[in-house]
Amino acid sequence: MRVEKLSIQALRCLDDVTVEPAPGMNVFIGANGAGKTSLLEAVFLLSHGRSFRAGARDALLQRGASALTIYAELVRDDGQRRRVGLGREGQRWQARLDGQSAPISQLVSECAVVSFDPGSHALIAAGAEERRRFLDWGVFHVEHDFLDLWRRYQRALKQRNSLLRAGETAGSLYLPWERELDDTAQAITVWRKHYLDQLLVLVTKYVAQLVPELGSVALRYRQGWGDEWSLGETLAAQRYRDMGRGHTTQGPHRADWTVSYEYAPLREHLSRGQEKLTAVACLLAQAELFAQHAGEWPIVCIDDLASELDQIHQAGLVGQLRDAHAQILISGTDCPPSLRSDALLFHVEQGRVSPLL
Ligand SMILES: Nc1ncnc2c1ncn2[C@@H]1O[C@H](COP(=O)(O)OP(=O)(O)OP(=O)(O)O)[C@@H](O)[C@H]1O
Repeated sequence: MRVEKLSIQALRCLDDVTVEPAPGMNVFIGANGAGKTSLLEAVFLLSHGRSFRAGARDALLQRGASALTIYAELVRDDGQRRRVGLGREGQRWQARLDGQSAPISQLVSECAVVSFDPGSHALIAAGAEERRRFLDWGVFHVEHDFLDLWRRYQRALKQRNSLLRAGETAGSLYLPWERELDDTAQAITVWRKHYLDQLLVLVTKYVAQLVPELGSVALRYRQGWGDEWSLGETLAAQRYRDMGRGHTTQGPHRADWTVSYEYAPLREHLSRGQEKLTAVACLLAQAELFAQHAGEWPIVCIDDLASELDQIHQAGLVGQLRDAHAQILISGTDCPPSLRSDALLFHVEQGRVSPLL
């Protein structure tokens, strides 16, 4: 999958930009604050409906502008074309697919982007939410019924939380929602575990190349409630406690997964660089697993490559992606030496982007 044309209006400092990236390697070079990250952020927004940067969605809209739009022409490896767009006017976000309004989830299913950026080590170092998002993005692209199941779970969760907040004590009011939570939680857990099993095969391959000093790797899933009872039984037993907290404290919305190594069993054993390389291994594994199912690689964005990895690991990562024939969008203040021969270079300056000939 690749972006053939990308147009952006009023996203941060990008006032009105159109870029036609090459099918392979593309490098966006510019000074700090020029708008390089914002360009990759636009591509990521199309594929996730949110930014990879922390912070308010409001900050995406250019100061003083009333609307922002991102539009891309995507080409699949089999030649199929899709026109995808995402816009915000006032407080409303709207997605478009081939000229028609579409739910954002449909946009996300059409446009697959994997991103490595300065925040990516959060996948290893930060809280469970980041890891659940990563996991669910992967499952969503592999198991097409996952979104419906997840929505059913969320709907039942919302109902149970309303009862808890209202201080309802009648068990009969909770039962239908707890049954629904139990049913959907089991299926969500099976799919997530199955996805992690498949991911592990590829993570093992990439960590052997990127951090061989850490030995073998394991991925452990924690389902979000104890193993000895079903979720339905757990929730029934927890009602009074949950009422005190005002929300449901157990279930797959509290799940987590962790990476541990033979010679670094705890996350605290990893250096910052090893956290980043572990995140790279997970992201590459996710991209390759996507390719195994979809028959093509996702678009890969790498923000600020040079400041994230040393030159040996940069060359290793770029080599892997080059072999995969993925479309790659890289940003940096300079072009890494390993890319000088075959990348299409763009210059980004004060929110303007032009090809470097
Ligand atoms: N809502 C906004 N409206 C206008 N400008 C904004 C807005 N949000 C951020 N900016 C500006 O947009 C510019 C682009 O930032 P961006 O992070 O894309 O730059 P960059 O080239 O990746 O920089 P660095 O190399 O420092 O990471 C910055 O100068 C920032 O101050």
